[in-house]
Amino acid sequence: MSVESFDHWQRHGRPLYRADQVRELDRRTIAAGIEGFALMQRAAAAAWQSLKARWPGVRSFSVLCGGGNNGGDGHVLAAMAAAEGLAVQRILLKPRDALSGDAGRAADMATAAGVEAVPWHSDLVLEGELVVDALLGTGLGGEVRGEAREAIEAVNASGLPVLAIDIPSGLHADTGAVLGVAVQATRTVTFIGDKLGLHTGAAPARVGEVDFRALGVEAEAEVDLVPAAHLLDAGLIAAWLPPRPRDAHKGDVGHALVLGGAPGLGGAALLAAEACARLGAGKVSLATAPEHVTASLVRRPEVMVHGIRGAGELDGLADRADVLVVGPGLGQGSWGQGVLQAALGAERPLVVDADALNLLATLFTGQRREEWVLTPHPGEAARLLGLSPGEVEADRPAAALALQRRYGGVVVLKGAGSLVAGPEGLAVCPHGNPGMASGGMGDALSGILGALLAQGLPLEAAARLGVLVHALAADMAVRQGGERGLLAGDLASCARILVNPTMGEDDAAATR
Ligand SMILES: NC(=O)C1=CN([C@@H]2O[C@H](COP(=O)(O)OP(=O)(O)OC[C@H]3O[C@@H](n4cnc5c(N)ncnc54)[C@H](O)[C@@H]3O)[C@@H](O)[C@H]2O)[C@@H](O)CC1
Ligand SMILES: Nc1ncnc2c1ncn2[C@@H]1O[C@H](COP(=O)(O)OP(=O)(O)O)[C@@H](O)[C@H]1O
Ligand SMILES: [K+]
Repeated sequence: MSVESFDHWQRHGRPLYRADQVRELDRRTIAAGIEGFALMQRAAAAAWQSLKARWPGVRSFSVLCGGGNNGGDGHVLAAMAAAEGLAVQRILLKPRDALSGDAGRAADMATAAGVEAVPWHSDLVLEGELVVDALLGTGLGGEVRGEAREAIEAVNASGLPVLAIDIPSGLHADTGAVLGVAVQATRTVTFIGDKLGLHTGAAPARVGEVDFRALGVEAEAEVDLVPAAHLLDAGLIAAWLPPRPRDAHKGDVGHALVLGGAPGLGGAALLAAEACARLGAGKVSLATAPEHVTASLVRRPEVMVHGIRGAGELDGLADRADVLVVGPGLGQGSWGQGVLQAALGAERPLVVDADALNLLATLFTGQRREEWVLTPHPGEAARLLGLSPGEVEADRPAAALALQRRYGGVVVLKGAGSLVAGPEGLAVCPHGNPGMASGGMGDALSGILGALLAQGLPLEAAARLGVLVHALAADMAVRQGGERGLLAGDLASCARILVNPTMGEDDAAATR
């Protein structure tokens, strides 16, 4: 991977950290002369600003304060809001004498400011128009225990909007998994370093809007600290897909071959081929069972459709393509096995999806290459790793990295907060929506990836960009028609707009 392309990624995408790395950022900041309590005050002030920005007319709220520094943030925020005339109630999980350091100092500050405090008990009614969750932050260790569990359940049962401080309590800052129970936030305001665990796994369903506040300390503190991941940013698109040269021809922009659609399984491969064509591959071929040829040609005459009764009829097709997409509708029977065997034998970059992944986990074990993108959903990932889907979901970043180590190349672990693991590390996609929980969405992704590879993008860049464009296209399609009923076939036209980022400017120039 070239230095230039690596720079693109550095410039596009917020760094994400694990809890231990955020603690290191805190430590470095404090070592550089900003006192811990001053940092807590900055955090609380940022949270208070975030609260007012999201709920401008609010007059009253409750703050649940845990026994650590996350609770400390809550005490200071309560004092700040009370000073501006709001009615604030603090609910304390720990008595004052159980608090130490900055958290104790914060509690004293709020008490001195006259902010009401009541100890947590299970019959407590949460007062006010919203709840601030300052129970557990990055210091959470293991499954949520004791009264914290009850308090989290009470927050969720209250039906009130929730501002989570730093991270919804109960969510693991590294993995995005729920440790037993977790707060359902409306907004999460997070400090100093954004956390990987706010963006994948159960997190997208828990965090609400994420409001990242660097607190003005990140620049120096981040030096030499390799982030755990980067958040995929829409700026990547223009960086990687500049307008085509005026004299471009179809031979310059690649030939992708989609292999799939065993007898009885036609649609998936066609969806992949269509997405591939819409994303700008110069030529798209589809090798599928003969029974699907007519329907494919009717739907997409631009695609060169070859009916094959088996891999023996591929007839050099794979050698004439620049990239192969294998898996959509492949099946695991003899047709699919033969076609996968042929694809693995071709010296071409591969996109491997669906049943091709299942075959890699069963009949074609031990495969490893550098020039492929594997796109498992959690079920397929579990088969490839010999784990259960639950084990994959419990630590998605670890699963994505383990797959990449074992199988080489680049691995896309799909699902809310899709992860891309490659030689440059992890990237996380913050876009996409539950409308994508519909058949065929993964097939569209594999076609998109094939198109980007055909156009010459390096493997890891293609994978990151493809995942991003796929999710952004789904978000665009949802803005037009809503989540329920979103179809994979709706994505291609939106994705096309996204991969032509200068189109708006060109249109404007043409009409001037
Ligand atoms: N100086 C700093 O280090 C700063 C820290 N900040 C805040 O401090 C937080 C981190 O503070 P801490 O390290 O004190 O940790 P936390 O406040 O996140 O958690 C520690 C508390 O949680 C309890 N706890 C841990 N695991 C539990 C479990 N499984 N079940 C029930 N209770 C559990 C502990 O007994 C302790 O009371 C950050 O998330 C952020 O909100 C901010 O104020 C910015 C500055
Ligand atoms: N709730 C969601 N939020 C974001 N993305 C989602 C969500 N549900 C599904 N997706 C995305 O949709 C695609 C589904 O792919 P996959 O499970 O392979 O479907 P199929 O096998 O039907 O093609 C993946 O890219 C996944 O990340
Ligand atoms: K919290």
